Amino acid sequence: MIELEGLTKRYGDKLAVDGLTFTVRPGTVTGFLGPNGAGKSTTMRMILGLDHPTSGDVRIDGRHYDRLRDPLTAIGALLDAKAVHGGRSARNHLLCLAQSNGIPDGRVEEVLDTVGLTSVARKKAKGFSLGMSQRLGIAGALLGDPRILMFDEPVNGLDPEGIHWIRSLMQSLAAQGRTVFVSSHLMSEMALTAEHLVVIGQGRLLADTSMADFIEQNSRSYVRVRSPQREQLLDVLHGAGITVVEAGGGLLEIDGGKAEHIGELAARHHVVLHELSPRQSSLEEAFMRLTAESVEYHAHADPAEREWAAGWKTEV
Ligand SMILES: Nc1ncnc2c1ncn2[C@@H]1O[C@H](COP(=O)(O)OP(=O)(O)OP(=O)(O)O)[C@@H](O)[C@H]1O
Repeated sequence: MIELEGLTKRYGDKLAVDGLTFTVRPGTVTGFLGPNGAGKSTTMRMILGLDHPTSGDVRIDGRHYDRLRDPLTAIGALLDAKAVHGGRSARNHLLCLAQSNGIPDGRVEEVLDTVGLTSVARKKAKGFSLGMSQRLGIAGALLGDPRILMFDEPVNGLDPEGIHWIRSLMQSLAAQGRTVFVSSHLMSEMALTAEHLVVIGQGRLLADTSMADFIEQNSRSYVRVRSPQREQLLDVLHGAGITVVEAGGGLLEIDGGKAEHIGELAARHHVVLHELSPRQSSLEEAFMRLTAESVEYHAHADPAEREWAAGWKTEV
């Protein structure tokens, strides 16, 4: 279990992590989500005692990281796959880690096998692809057979096979009763991997919820309509007691409506439609809406799109 209590980190006048309180529980994969710069890596570094909190507290199975007797047997982490001595072979890298942490040498072959690196164990780590480096980093995290595992953006830069492998590995570790805490900035990826979600934005907690609840609360089905006779269409829809929202770019959206019903209604009143499409909002959209206010740097300068992301749709 990882417990955060008012965890805060300030760099100069930048509040990177702002009073985070939540618990990561065993037996499930907990996704740690937030846009770039939200404070995920800083939080993970504080969990591992690599950064000191400005205030607040974080405990691993009830203890601070620096009070753990054999840290690698309590918590294993992959923070930066490239943070490996490149001149060493994969096997030697793991042997050094094992020996300096009182872990039997025999464990090295086991973890090499688990991550599928046995055949390249003699190769120098500097020649490894990103995917192989990720696997080596994960082998290091698994070395002490810890009850808690933490991975920072483990699927970044991986091919679909690598992503599938990491996803299954995390789920099997959780099924063994371990605590698995994994960060990502992709909601779609987390939806396939995690059972629980912690979402942060600008260092602050935005959601701490089960994935099932998040999906239920955020799966919105709606019909998108576009017509050159917008005003007539609005009259028809309002006349039928249907609520319509403006979605920008001349598009209208009708929550929970049936496309057939709207199409027939428009036809009966001779209103031309240029678009009539049933839609389901994606979890990525729900995540963007949740975090829109807290994104540091907006990729889209278009204010209409920003409003859309923030969920500021107006009824018309
Ligand atoms: N050593 C540091 N000195 C100053 N500012 C820092 C430092 N480390 C992080 N920050 C700032 O703190 C904020 C949080 O950064 P952090 O790397 O924790 O976010 P993140 O959610 O992991 O983002 P990303 O997904 O981009 O890695 C950012 O604004 C970052 O610029």
